[in-house]
Amino acid sequence: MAEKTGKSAFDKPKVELHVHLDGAIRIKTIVEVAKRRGITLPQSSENEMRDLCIVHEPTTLTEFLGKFKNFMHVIAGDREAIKRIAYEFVETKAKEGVIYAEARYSPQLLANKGLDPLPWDQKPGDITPDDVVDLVNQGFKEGEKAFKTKVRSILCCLRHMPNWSMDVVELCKKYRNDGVVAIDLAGDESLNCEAYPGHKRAFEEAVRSEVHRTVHAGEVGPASVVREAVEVLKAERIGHGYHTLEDLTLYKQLLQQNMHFEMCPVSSRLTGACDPDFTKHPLIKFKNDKANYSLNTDDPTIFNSTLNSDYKVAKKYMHFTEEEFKRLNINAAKSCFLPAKEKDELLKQLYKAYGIEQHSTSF
Ligand SMILES: O=c1[nH]cnc2c1ncn2[C@H]1C[C@H](O)[C@@H](CO)O1
Repeated sequence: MAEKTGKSAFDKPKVELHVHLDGAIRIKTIVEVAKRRGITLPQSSENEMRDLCIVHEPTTLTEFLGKFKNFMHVIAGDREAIKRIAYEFVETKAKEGVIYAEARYSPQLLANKGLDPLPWDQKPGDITPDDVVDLVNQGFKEGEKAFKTKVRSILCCLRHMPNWSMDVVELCKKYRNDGVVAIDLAGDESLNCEAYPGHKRAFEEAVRSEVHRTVHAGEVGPASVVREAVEVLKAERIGHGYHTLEDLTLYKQLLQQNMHFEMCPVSSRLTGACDPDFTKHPLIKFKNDKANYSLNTDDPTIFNSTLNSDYKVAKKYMHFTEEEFKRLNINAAKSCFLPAKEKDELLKQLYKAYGIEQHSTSF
């Protein structure tokens, strides 16, 4: 497990682009909400629940995704809980020194109305996926006021639920000026690597409506999934993308295109996406090639990590320097899905905090 406490590897403002809201819920919150709602948990104490939810040793993506079953039913279908996890997310990110984050989630997985079947064996209620987006927005807005960290949402389609994808893109369109900045395709790449017609249609609609796009690809799947994400789904960023390196022609093409890769080193070890030996991690090549990438936690609850864990790993095992941490955060800001004016403001904040002349050629 990555170290959770101790000195910060990069004690300056940061930008995080790949973190799942539902993979970042506090265990304490899960236990408290379960108690309030009268839901029996598989483990009753906070420590036992934490132990159950954490991936301790490298496993598979499928096993890892199974962890969500332990707690999602507690938060889903509860207005107060949905708002609370969003608010607490902002607090956590602010403490980690993040000044801007893009948090992703599936609105359907937190809803209890308008879906057949309902996720997590819930009883029907009155919270639609649309209500979920509204509640998360409220939590993020209140969090921003309290903690001064800006958070925007990316709405996830899920590989195994192609029938939800058109609704996801419609929500992205509805909330484009209210908290939502992009669409994603998440879920188990190892089950099926083809863009189902439902996902393809949703991403075509995203292109048509100028909704920004990122896709989980090449995390555990082969480089062909990355190619498909770029060529078929028109992804502007790649979630993970480690296995792009198995197709050097594609890799070089994406370097030339300045494609942004959302890298999650701690996650990649525990999901079995990469060799558990960090000194052999694909990220080292991306760094040496001066690629465009960010460092991210992915699912900090399940990996028992913080953003600092990922920075520490990069520093300790991959020889990341302060210069590189600055460069990758500036790249994250340049590749974020904020409107141009807000992106410029974010970049200005970073340049100022890093003591960089705004037009310095090395950044
Ligand atoms: O690392 C991941 N790869 C693919 N899918 C993921 C990963 N982490 C979380 N997810 C899934 C499970 C969540 O419920 C969903 C939406 O956040 O996205």
